[in-house]
Amino acid sequence: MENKSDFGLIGLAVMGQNLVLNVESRGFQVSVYNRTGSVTDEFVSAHPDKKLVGTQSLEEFVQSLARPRKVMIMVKAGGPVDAVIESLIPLLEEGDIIIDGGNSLYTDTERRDAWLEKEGLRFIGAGVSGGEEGARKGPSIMPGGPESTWDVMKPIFESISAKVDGEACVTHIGPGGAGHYVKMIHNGIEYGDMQLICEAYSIFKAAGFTAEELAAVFTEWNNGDLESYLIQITAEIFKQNDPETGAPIVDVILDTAGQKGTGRWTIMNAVENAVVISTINAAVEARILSSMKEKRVDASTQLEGPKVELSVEKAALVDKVRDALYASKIISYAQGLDLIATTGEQKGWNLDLAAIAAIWRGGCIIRARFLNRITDAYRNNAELSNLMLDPFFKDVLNKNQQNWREVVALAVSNGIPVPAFSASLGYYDSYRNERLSANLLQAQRDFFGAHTYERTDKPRGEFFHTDWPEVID
Ligand SMILES: NC(=O)C1=CN([C@@H]2O[C@H](COP(=O)(O)OP(=O)(O)OC[C@H]3O[C@@H](n4cnc5c(N)ncnc54)[C@H](OP(=O)(O)O)[C@@H]3O)[C@@H](O)[C@H]2O)C=CC1
Ligand SMILES: O=C(CO)[C@H](O)[C@H](O)COP(=O)(O)O
Repeated sequence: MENKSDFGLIGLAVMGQNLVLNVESRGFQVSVYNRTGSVTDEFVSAHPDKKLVGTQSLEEFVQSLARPRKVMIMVKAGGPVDAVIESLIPLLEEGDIIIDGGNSLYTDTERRDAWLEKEGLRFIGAGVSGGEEGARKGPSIMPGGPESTWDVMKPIFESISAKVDGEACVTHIGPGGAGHYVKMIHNGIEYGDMQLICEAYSIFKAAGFTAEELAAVFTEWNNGDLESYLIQITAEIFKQNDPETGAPIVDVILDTAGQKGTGRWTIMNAVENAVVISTINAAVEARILSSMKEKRVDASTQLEGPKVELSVEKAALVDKVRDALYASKIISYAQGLDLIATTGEQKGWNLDLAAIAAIWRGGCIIRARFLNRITDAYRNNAELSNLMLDPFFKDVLNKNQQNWREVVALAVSNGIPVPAFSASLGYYDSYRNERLSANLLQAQRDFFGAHTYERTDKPRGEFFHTDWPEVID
């Protein structure tokens, strides 16, 4: 080999292959390695005109790289990442950099960060979003790790990332696991967006919309406030017919959703931090319920619901559902960003919410027009306590809330499950209520456990107890 490569990547599945082609297209020579060697051979020979160096052993791979070596791991999250790192450690030299670009759990990234530091190696845990197309043309990248290591990686990451208004969709998120943490919440928000779209679809389905009509609705929405990658691909999905049956493909796809774990990790983290992310929670649970196909089929013959009667005119329904979707989406982002802010503060990560929203504007699965507004909201007020209270979003919520209620009421009265729409509205109504029913809850706690309560007519922080009567069973 004449020249050493600028960059190396391990793991040539869909993300790895496309990232390699992206990096190479920016003028870098890239060495590649995959556990199954035939994949490497096929990949390199499929691109004879590219500056790629295929290697069949990790020794050969490491030796092919210029120092400090920059090795990106793009393998299945979990054990495989540890296995690859384990094998790399004896081969790398002080100051070399390992980048884990997979969907690793951020606490694993924190552990690996400490482990590699002891080994004299540098480590970046980077969330990468955009799927196959994003990886190839420009993903959104969320790197975490030491600032000094980021400085070394910055030119490559900036050149391969998506660009919006001339700004690269990558920023140094923070130390240690901060990058993978933000990617995890990005995925939680992705779950929320997808579920909300599916709920809009289920209402339209019940109202008798054809796939063609659905394609038209989503295409129209993609020209307005809801413009986003997920709305765009949804419109395309409705246009696609199944070659076998000729039916719309969406009608022949089984209604059981898969999930790889990032959504579940998000809600576990929210519970640990006492942050409400009810929209994302509903989205994760909706996937779980969808996967219980046999139980649902059985229950469908036993549990009754109302007769479906959606008497709303189609055009009016489209407007109402659009407003409900937009309002619910704002709530979902408000919750996700609240979780990021809370954890960031607790971890001392010094996270910049405006910068995070800005790098989600392009390349990633949740890219959307309204992320410009979110970026502005935090640029205008970095201390914003909740996205709902930003002047722009407050206006949208105030304007949309009536239609949002009508859509939830319509769905509930027709037995159409809308757990994410309802959870979002429940959050909105709880958050905006000056007085909730928790006074009664406190009385109950004090009744059975002498847990005490605060009083409306006394300063906060003073606790009282009532001698409740004994209850005779
Ligand atoms: N697919 C997507 O849209 C996105 C995926 N991601 C994340 O990026 C990472 C890569 O994703 P994707 O490209 O889909 O690939 P997969 O998650 O399907 O992983 C497959 C790759 O991992 C390798 N691998 C699995 N186990 C081991 C092991 N024990 N040792 C070494 N290599 C191993 C495989 O090698 P072999 O060929 O030998 O089996 C193959 O190269 C994952 O963490 C994923 O969650 C992030 C964003 C989007
Ligand atoms: O990270 C991603 C996009 O940002 C991946 O597409 C992820 O695999 C999607 O999650 P799931 O498989 O759980 O739906």
